[in-house]
Amino acid sequence: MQAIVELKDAVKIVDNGSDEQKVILNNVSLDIFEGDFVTVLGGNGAGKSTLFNAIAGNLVLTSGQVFIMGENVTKKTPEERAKYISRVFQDPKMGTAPRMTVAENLAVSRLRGEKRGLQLRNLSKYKDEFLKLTSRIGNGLENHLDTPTGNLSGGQRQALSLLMATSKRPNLLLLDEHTAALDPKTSNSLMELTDEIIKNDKLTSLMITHHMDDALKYGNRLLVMKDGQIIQDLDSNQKSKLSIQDFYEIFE
Ligand SMILES: Nc1ncnc2c1ncn2[C@@H]1O[C@H](COP(=O)(O)OP(=O)(O)OP(=O)(O)O)[C@@H](O)[C@H]1O
Repeated sequence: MQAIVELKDAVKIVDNGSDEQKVILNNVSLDIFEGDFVTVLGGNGAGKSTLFNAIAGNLVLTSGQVFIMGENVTKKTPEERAKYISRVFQDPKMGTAPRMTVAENLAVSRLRGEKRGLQLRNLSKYKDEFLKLTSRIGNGLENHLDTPTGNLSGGQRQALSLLMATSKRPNLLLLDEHTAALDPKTSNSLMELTDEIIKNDKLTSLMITHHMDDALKYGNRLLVMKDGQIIQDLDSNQKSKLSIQDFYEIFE
């Protein structure tokens, strides 16, 4: 099976401000395979975002290597890795351009890597496609194709970010606590949409979450991080036998 991401002995050491060094990624080796939907759990400061940053290139490793689709990207910038990766962040403001309309934002993501200027003028030709796409979500986004995204609710904006991140099938989708800023009901419906898109499009995805129930319910694999290390790597079978109580014990 093709490994989409391989981390080999990844180490990140930082200065913690008082002439001391801190290991924030501690010799992590990890293979993510095609079709994996991996949930990532861990307490505050466990190293979850550091792991994502090491994969996406926002952090230069002290030692070790990162491969994406078999290419050694260890020394590549985030921009160079962007051809493989889409990322959705916690903050609804991060994924969309606020003054552009929903349709314009979708067009930009749809035309990523193509000659945009010319084709953005023909926005109307994509309207039917965008209408169909946004109708899937069930939160009224389809009625707002001409609304600037800055005027949308947080839930609508995160759903739009997710659609944009997945409209051109990425090799790897990174979900960085993308439901954390939403109320429980909106968070649940965004999680259902996320799961549906990942299954339908057979995406490979990593998702950081603080919701233990989501980590149990979704995905085929669960990583638990602590002190910059992966302390558990559980498959569906092992995951299905775990209770919330077991999780508390793992963390302790
Ligand atoms: N550039 C940096 N310089 C110094 N310390 C850093 C840097 N980046 C991260 N850290 C530290 O590394 C540790 C891991 O941080 P990280 O953001 O990966 O944790 P996390 O698991 O994502 O936590 P949270 O759930 O709170 O977002 C923390 O102690 C953090 O303060």
